[in-house]
Amino acid sequence: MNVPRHSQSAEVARVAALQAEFNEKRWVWVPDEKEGYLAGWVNQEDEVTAQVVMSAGGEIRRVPLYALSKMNPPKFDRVDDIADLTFLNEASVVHNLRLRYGSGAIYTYSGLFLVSINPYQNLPLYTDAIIQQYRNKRRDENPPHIFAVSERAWVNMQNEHENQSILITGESGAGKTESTKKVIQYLSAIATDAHPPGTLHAHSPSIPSSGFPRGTSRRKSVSFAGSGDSLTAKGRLGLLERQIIQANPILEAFGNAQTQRNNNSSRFGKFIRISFAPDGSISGANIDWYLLEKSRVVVRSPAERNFHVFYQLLSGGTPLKDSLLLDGGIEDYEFLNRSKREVDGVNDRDDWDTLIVS
Ligand SMILES: Nc1ncnc2c1ncn2[C@@H]1O[C@H](COP(=O)(O)OP(=O)(O)OP(=O)(O)O)[C@@H](O)[C@H]1O
Repeated sequence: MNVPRHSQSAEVARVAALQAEFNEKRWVWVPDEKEGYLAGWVNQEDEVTAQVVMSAGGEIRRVPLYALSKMNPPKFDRVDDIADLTFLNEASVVHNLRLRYGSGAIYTYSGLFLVSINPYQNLPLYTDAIIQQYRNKRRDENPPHIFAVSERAWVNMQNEHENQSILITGESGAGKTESTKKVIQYLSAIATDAHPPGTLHAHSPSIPSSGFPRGTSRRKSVSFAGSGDSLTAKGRLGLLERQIIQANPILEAFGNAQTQRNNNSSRFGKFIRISFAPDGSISGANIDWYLLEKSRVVVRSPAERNFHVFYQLLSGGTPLKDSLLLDGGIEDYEFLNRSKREVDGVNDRDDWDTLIVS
């Protein structure tokens, strides 16, 4: 985006002023129970402690030297890659991530890695236009994004003729499942793009989500294979691309559940493998799943639910419900009625419809 000239000079002046103020003092990060870290400057110090004047409010604190972290100059604020920081300490990393998150930048690089902070709201970051923005671009040509990581994997696969892996990790509710969907969304869109112009037109699918998961302690898998071309002439995603995307509501229905940390928590691990043909189109896909939390079927915390599919079936599953002789509601079944039954923002009936379509 082109920044108007006067804004650029105002920004330069602002940074210069901050820099001048920064140069005057010895700035540090001070650990704080409530805020994590607070900014301050060292007024005096002896061999083991420092007297620090807190930036907000001017309060004076005496802090052990070992607890202080050096602060980076203001020109490093909101830096795209944490690895670029001069002082690479936890406080500076947290400060940078916090500043970026506050301005809607949920993605930040950390060397080869991408750090993603869950925004808990739908941001306009995954549109067709954004996909095109990352297509055929180097990492440093755009702001950090999961699409840049996906693009890199795609390019490496084509250039090096080697399989590529993207490892997505984090605590429950961090956004792993959503990130996985974004990777598939990107690869599906650009793989479709790989067809000759005119045979199809790419649009980015948004990946549906519904019920919940699957799993057993043994590894299980589902595969798709065949030609992805059959629907592309109609300007839609190829069959395989759609199959991969539509597998999600099924996996989530049988394998995900509402927990205290995440309304749609995956209760199993999964390994998704997508195969590409030499022309760049998707030629097959395979999803392995493992370590399903089977005990959830019979016991769970009262504040959590069983796997989504049970509630979906009972809310919207007629006539299957009838043929299974299930004539009651959630309240009539012991495996369901001893814990939470409904989740805010989740419509089990709609999710059942999505599951059946998938
Ligand atoms: N990029 C994002 N944009 C908008 N909302 C998001 C994003 N990432 C995560 N969320 C929100 O956070 C919720 C939890 O994310 P997700 O299910 O991906 O976590 P997870 O790491 O897979 O958790 P678990 O390990 O429990 O399965 C999502 O249901 C969604 O509401």
